Amino acid sequence: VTVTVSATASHAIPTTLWGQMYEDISFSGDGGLYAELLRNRAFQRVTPGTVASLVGWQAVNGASIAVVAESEPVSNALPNALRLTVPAGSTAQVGVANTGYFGIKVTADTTYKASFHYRFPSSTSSGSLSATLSLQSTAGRVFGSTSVSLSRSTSWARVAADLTATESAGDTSNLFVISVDGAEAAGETVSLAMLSLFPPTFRGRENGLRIDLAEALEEMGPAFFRFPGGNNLEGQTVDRRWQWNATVGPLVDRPGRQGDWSYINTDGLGLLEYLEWCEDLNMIPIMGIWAGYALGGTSVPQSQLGPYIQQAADQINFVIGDPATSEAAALRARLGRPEPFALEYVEVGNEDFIGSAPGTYTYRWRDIVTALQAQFPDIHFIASTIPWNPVLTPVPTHYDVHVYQTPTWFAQNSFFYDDFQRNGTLYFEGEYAAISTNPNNIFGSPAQGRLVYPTMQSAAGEAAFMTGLERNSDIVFAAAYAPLIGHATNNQWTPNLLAFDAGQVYKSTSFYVQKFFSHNRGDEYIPSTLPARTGTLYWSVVRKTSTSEIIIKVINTAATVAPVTFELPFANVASTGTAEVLTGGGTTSNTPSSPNAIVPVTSTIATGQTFDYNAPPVSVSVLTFVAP
Ligand SMILES: [NH3+][C@H]1C[C@H](O)[C@@H](O)[C@@H]1CO
Repeated sequence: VTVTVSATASHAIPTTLWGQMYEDISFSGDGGLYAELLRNRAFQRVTPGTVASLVGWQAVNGASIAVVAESEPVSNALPNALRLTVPAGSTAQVGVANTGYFGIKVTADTTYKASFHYRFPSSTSSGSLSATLSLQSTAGRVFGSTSVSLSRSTSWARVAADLTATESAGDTSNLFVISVDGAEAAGETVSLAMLSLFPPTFRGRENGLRIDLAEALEEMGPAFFRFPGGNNLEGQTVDRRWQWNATVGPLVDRPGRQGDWSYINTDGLGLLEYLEWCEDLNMIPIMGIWAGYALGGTSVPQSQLGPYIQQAADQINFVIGDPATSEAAALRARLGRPEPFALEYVEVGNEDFIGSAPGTYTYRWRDIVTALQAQFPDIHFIASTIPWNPVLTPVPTHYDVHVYQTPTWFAQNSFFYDDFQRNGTLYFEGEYAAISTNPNNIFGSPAQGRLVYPTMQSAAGEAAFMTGLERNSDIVFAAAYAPLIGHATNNQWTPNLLAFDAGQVYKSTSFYVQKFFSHNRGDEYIPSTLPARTGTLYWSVVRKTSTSEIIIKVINTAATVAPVTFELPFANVASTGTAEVLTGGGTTSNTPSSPNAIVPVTSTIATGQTFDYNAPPVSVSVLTFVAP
């Protein structure tokens, strides 16, 4: 194939083009990106006395433990506590242990921050009781410990201590243990609430993020961050929706909620943490607001939308409002951030093309956007229905389009936006991923063709589709693979861009494709010979003006080498350039047992006004060279 590159750019590429869609799914937040190591740390939303109420916790050396609804709870938001009773006659170290989110990683010379609230509901003895906090293997090997003194007060007290591990654990089957001397505390009962154990966090932020996951997300070079969902914004019922105000302030004041992916969300990773994360990575937020539809199928009647619109206005004011005129902004100031964050995009709901949602989105969109656009004229509101169906007023300026399909579908639909009208509407390809090789059952099980991890074939299909998003980035302003993160085994959705477990992060083939495009976005699109719409070879040409570089992405989805000749109209094309190539067996994935099966390889290639390139079978190549 000969590709003739034109001399002039067709359009500027939006700096927002490649970014991340995030929601707490498959323990991507609690147990994943959010660094809290203790599972069920505050017994939020559990029913006392049930087995589920003790998930993550186990008794040590004969202690009796139970979650109870405290007569005097530690806070209004956290009604439950764990009651630990030391049996009479015990002499060992008696207490309670937490198993973490499917394990706890312990690294030598690392300082962990432990804290918890406690009270002795019926104090019998006076004086204080010494407690030992330790990290140990399930076999009892102690990697680090410290001791704290518990006053026997009947009212709630908080204790915090650093715990340094002096050696690393060989695996992640480890426990965080709180124990007391059985003889000293025989017969006594202590209530424990809002327990927490943090490892070092990304940029050392308090209540922060797990370093290896945060660094992997940073490595991708995202330009935006969509949060808090996705389904997890919506709630199965109206009262289980995500509510911004329940996710800010002291952790003892955050009630948590039953998330939409089967597990309880602590909401320890909340609105302020999301916004600080966006600033840390220089990403623009694309913030979701709840739009009156719960996933169980309930739409708030039009006459009752008022309070939810107000809650959304407060959410936006928490982000950009003036503390002098908005209570929500004044709360932001009290939490240490008087100046506003940057916010340009607000998405109204999520996937309102599902079930009965479109039918009510007509009034939900109208009433929400009419009210909020008047208050926030500089915000772009993004509609989450199928473009133009149903017809909406006010006419949306932005739509969020989602697609989950097969690798072949992505390769053969890279012209999806070429035929869209250029009428000023902009599109957010808010969620896309090749997730199954079975076109007749996209969302089925692995036995039915569902991918557990991205493969080289799925990543190449996505890359082909992304050359189309680049070509059409005059109307596509942002795009994100979804889901972003998922636990390798405890998940509700596969494949994920990043998989992880308590020990490490696994970067997929699709992750490297996202990284390739984000780091090589360029700032203007250079038209060239169009690829065959349903062929197996795709390309896109961009210019990075700051370095006078031409960047050509070449995607070969075929199992045979694809020779390409590029003809450039530029005078001084460098004679050599670099090629970053991701290639491998079509069905090969990076997995926990083969985490680096397919990784990018960089080499030098011959370039020039006319040059040949042989795209390897099933490959994604990024060719970069100077052409001033
Ligand atoms: N069903 C997908 C669509 C929804 O928005 C996400 O929560 C899900 C996983 O990315």
